This record gives sequence, C-alpha cells and structure tokens, in this order.
Amino acid sequence: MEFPFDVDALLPERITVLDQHLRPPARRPGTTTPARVDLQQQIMTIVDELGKASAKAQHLPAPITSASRMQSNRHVMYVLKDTSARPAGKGAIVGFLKVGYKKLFVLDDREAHNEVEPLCILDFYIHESLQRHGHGRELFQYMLQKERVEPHQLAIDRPSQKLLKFLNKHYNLETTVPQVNNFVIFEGFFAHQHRPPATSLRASRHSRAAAVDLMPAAPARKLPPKRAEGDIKPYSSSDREFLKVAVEPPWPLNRAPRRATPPAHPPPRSSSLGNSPERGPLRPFVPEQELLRSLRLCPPHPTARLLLATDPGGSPAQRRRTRSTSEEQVLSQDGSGEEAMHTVPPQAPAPPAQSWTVGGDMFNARFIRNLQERRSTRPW
Ligand SMILES: CC(=O)SCCNC(=O)CCNC(=O)[C@H](O)C(C)(C)COP(=O)(O)OP(=O)(O)OC[C@H]1O[C@@H](n2cnc3c(N)ncnc32)[C@H](O)[C@@H]1OP(=O)(O)O
Repeated sequence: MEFPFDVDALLPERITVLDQHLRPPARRPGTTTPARVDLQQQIMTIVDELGKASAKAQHLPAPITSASRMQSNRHVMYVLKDTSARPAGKGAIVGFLKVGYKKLFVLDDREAHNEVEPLCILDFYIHESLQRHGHGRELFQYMLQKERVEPHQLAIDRPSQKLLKFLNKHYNLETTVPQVNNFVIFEGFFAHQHRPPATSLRASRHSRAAAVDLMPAAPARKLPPKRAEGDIKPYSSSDREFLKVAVEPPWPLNRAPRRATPPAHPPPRSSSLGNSPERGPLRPFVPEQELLRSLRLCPPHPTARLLLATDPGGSPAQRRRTRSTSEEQVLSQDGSGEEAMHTVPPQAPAPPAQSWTVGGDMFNARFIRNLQERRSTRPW
C-alpha cells in the first residue's frame, strides 16, 4: 500500500506501534524532519487508509479503524511496513493489527457469566497482494510478544473465516467457547492467567505498581465473583457496534416497540460499544435490547406459561428484570441497563402470569443464545 509521502522515513522500524496519540516515531539521524504536525497528518492518513482497506477486505459498510477512532479509544495498532519493495523510494505499508483491552461478559463452558477484561483482536488486515506470505503471522507474533499474552487468552471481535483459519493454522486455536456476544474465545481462555508486562498496553493504563501488584490475573481476569443478574450486560461492548444492522426477526419480535413518550432526540450511540457488523445488505436497525423489551411485552409462549404455572411467583432471578413499580426503565443502547436513558409509564398493568421475563442464569443465557442464533450473527 503506497502513499504520496515517504513511508520509509516516516516509520523507521519494520513494525511501528501506534497508540491514541498517533505520534510519529523518532526519525533516523540524518533524515530531514518536516514539521511535526505534517508527520502526524501523514500517520493519520496511513491509519485512515488502512482502516478503509480493511473494511473493504471484510465487506464492512464502514471502517472500524480510523485516526479519529484511534484518538478516542485506548487501542494500539501494530503497523507493518514493506522494507524490500520501495516504489519510488517511498516505501509501502503491508498491513496492521489493532488490539485493545475490553471489559466483556463471557460465558464459560458451564454457561456461567464471567466478567473479564481480555486483550481483544479488533481489526487485522494484510494487503491483498501480500496475504499468505507470513506477514500476518509476523505481526501477530510481534504483538503477542509485546503484550506478553498467549493466543488462547485473547478474545476476537467477530473474526472472519480467514482469521479463524489463520488462528487455527498458526496457534492451533479451534474449539471455541460459545458466547452470546460477537466475541470469540477459545478453549483454554479461562484456564490460564498472566501478568501483563509493565510496558504493555494494559500497564500503560495503570500505574506501574498497580500493574504489578493489583492486577495479577489479566487478561482473562475474573472481576468480582458474582454480580446481580440485573447488572450483567449479556452483550459486551464491541468495536463494531456502530456498524450494526439487524436481520429482521420473526413476528412478534419484528414489531418496533411503542414509546409512550418519544424522545426529542434519538439516544446517542457510542462509537465504541456493542456488537459486530452484519455482513449482509443494510436493513433498518433494531437495537437488541429493544427486541428483548418487545419480547417482554408479548404474551407468553404456552411453554413459558406452563413453567410459570408450576412456579407462580417465578424464581427471584427470573423476577429480577420485571419492574413492578409505576415506571419501567428503558435499557440503555449498550444493553447495560445501568443507566436509564428515559422512563416510560407502563403500557398496562399486566397480571403476573402474563409477565414473561428474561432472567435467571441458565435461562437467560440459553434464551439470548437462541435469539442470537436466530439472528445468525455468529461466525460458526
Ligand atoms: C477481528 C478481525 O480483525 S476479523 C478480520 C480479519 N481480517 C480479514 O479477514 C481481512 C482479510 N485477510 C487478511 O488481511 C489476512 O488474510 C489475515 C490478516 C487474516 C492473515 O494474514 P496473512 O498474512 O494472510 O497470514 P499468514 O500468511 O501469516 O498466514 C496464512 C494463513 O492464514 C489463513 N489465510 C490467509 N488468507 C486466507 C484465505 N484467503 N483463505 C483461507 N485462509 C487464509 C490460512 O490459514 C493461511 O495458511 P495457508 O496459506 O497455509 O492456508
């Protein structure tokens, strides 16, 4: 990938590590140094163009990597340049790998929720003309070494088939632990823990002492053991949320929920939250939590009715998400349910037997998993 400026001089090392500051690396002695602001502009151009090329390669409707998104997130990009070919003496870029730590709620093999903060593979691209030449592996190895992390400790944000094959070939990663979000984790994710290096991405977010003494278990760090079910976000934040479009679900889920009080402005969407993009034609967006909410407002399925009849009050976990107060809290767009964006009065006081809720550890996980499978967003 070529640029109208001297990439070779701009990025002296074969692999350059860029963080949110997008600082141009120190130049080789003897190289003429343009104004720093120009150099940063060149870095931003490279990041933007790489992001576009990656999106195109993955058939995404918009880039998930750009200079502005880098600046607003604590992600790290490993950029590989071509040291052999020097078209017009200016060098070229081979590809990049973007990683970042994210708080996720992942299911283990017993379908229990675990709040962890693993290093995530967020975007990965090697120029089409150079794929299957070992460049991807070179970048990946460099990142693993720099971040001091093992491949099975990573979470992958909606991997492509090529990436799944890549991980299988080079790191024997094959068996996944099924999740209800779009992150993929592999067998062994929960088995090993590691201490991040002081110079790694994680350590740069915390004081050195904290990195050494207080966080011995990252990246697959189990956070406080058990949180109330209502606090758990079944859909962990993904970098690809802003691209999300939904496949239309079957009736009655395809009915947009009515709002008693339409908000003056649509709620803001975070650029760093949510799920991964659909790889298909664009459809009107129906947020996941709104689907869940409309389901809660639906009459129960006969089976659910039967279940409720055998347990009239329902378990405390099942009741947890049913509001009995005069207002129902609307879940926030990121699915957290922690921040109420606005409140609406109840549509009608429903008798307890009609109030079918999504809740309870196993029930919740299985239900959301079924829903997710229906949406066909997972790569397997
Ligand atoms: C979270 C995310 O980022 S998902 C998005 C991942 N990125 C993409 O899908 C973009 C397009 N693909 C690419 O940019 C590259 O193919 C990458 C980044 C996935 C891998 O980089 P490469 O330099 O090609 O990998 P490298 O040469 O080290 O390893 C090759 C192996 O990767 C896998 N692979 C690479 N390309 C392909 C392909 N077209 N089809 C199937 N497998 C492939 C194979 O296992 C291959 O081994 P093989 O040639 O013996 O079959």
